[in-house]
Amino acid sequence: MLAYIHTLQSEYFYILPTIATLTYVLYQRFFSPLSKIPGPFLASLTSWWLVFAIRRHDINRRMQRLHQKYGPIVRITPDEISVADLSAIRKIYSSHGSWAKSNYYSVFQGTRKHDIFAGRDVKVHAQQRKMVARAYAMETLKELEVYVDKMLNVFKRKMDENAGQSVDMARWMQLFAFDTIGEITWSTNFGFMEASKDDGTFSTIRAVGSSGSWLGVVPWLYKTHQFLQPVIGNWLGINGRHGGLRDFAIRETAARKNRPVEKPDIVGRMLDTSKKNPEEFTYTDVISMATSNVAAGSDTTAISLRSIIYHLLQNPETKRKLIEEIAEFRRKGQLSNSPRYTEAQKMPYLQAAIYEGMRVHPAVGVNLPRVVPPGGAHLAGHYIPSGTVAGVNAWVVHQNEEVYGADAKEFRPDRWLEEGSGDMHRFFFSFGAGSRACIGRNISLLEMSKLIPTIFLNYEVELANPTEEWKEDCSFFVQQSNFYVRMTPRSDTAVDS
Ligand code: HEM
Repeated sequence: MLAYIHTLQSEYFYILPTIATLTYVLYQRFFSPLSKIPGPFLASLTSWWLVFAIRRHDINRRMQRLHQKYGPIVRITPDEISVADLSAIRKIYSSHGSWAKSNYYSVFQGTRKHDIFAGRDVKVHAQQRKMVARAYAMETLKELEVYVDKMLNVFKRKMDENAGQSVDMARWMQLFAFDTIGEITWSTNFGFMEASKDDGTFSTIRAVGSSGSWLGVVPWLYKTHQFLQPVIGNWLGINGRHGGLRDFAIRETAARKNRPVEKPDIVGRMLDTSKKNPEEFTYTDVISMATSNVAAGSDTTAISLRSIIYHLLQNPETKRKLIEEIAEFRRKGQLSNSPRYTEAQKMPYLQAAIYEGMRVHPAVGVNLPRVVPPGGAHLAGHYIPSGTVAGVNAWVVHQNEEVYGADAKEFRPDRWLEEGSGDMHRFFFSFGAGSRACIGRNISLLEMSKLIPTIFLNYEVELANPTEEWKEDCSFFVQQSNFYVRMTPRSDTAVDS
């Protein structure tokens, strides 16, 4: 009898889990509300498929391949879809913002009460964003230009020192972007360009992005880790967000309180807001906002600058057109030696090259996930129940041939100058879209619109290794490396094309 019970027990040991697994697989494949959405088989069964895909550091390219294979809507976890359908994109990222950010962002927020980038409460976010909006508005930019000029001078001095030599442009764009965002935020910089190197901040931010990019898919793992951390110690790069950068923000914000500045910088404006609304926008919120500025506004700008310069150099005809435009504006006296933003905004080819550089290589390589609101939604011909996560990837949208033409894969700034470019702007996704679109967009356009003509006006620029391609690494941001140039100062900055 005992032996019979033992046999029965050991059979159940196998049978029950097998039945449970089969039931789960059958449910996900045939009965789940998302069962009709195509996608990789494993992705429909487990979120770990997406975790491992992201950990390969090429999710931007993989998403492009997935949509090519499966169409405008792809199931990428048992309860998450990736969307490339144009009308669905507008629905998900509407300006009234009823589609909240998903739990993916919780790992970036950690325990901070307010985080403008990662906060998921729609109302709290709207209130916080209103508080800081003025500091990023278009009319504020003219006050910030002086800070960009200061950093452009340092950049030029450093490039003159390296004249004719092979320069690591990937690295220099990062040094420039960090120092400039420091100036814009606190009217002081990190001193990275002066030192020609960073202090470890770059790799910390990269580790935060790299770890957060996959951990956000399984936020319960992050919570478990945080609970066990006192015993097991820290195993996650994401926890680096509390490190050096925030310490810098705390130190510089305190110093900034007593330091008069030439022009109002971002922290100065936020300290004023905090003084007027101490309950809604606390001193800690000022520090969080300043930290977010650096984390969200430096690598993104560096990546975009690299893309613009690299593609101009890879496509000599586009470089020639830009230099011709610069020369023409110089001849007409419409472009200063240190280009003004108002002048650069009037240069159509320059602006087209900036948008095209950002289109072919968006800085963010992961989907921007949102939660389907109560009542569900119809997306790309499918009913998607409330609570499902839906996201769009800029790398996918920007390849849409309906919007960007049959040559969408190519770098061709002229497309932005042709008639009917309205949809191209409407679906331009490098800055995200809707109520959570990038608040620093104008600031980055200010920086890029000044740096690009400064470079091509003052230097003859060429790729140091023209036969080599750069390398891409998607760790939330899609960083480039192996991008070296030779810059030779021009004797005549009237520019002969
Ligand atoms: C070319 C440069 C930039 C790119 C490509 C970029 C890209 C983005 C994207 C895609 C988002 C939306 C993220 C999402 O929906 O999850 C975003 C949000 C944000 N960006 Fe940028 N960004 C850039 C520059 C900047 C700069 C210079 C700053 C600060 C000065 C900044 C600050 C922010 C902040 C605070 C948010 C969160 C906004 C919110 O949720 O209300 N960004 N950015």
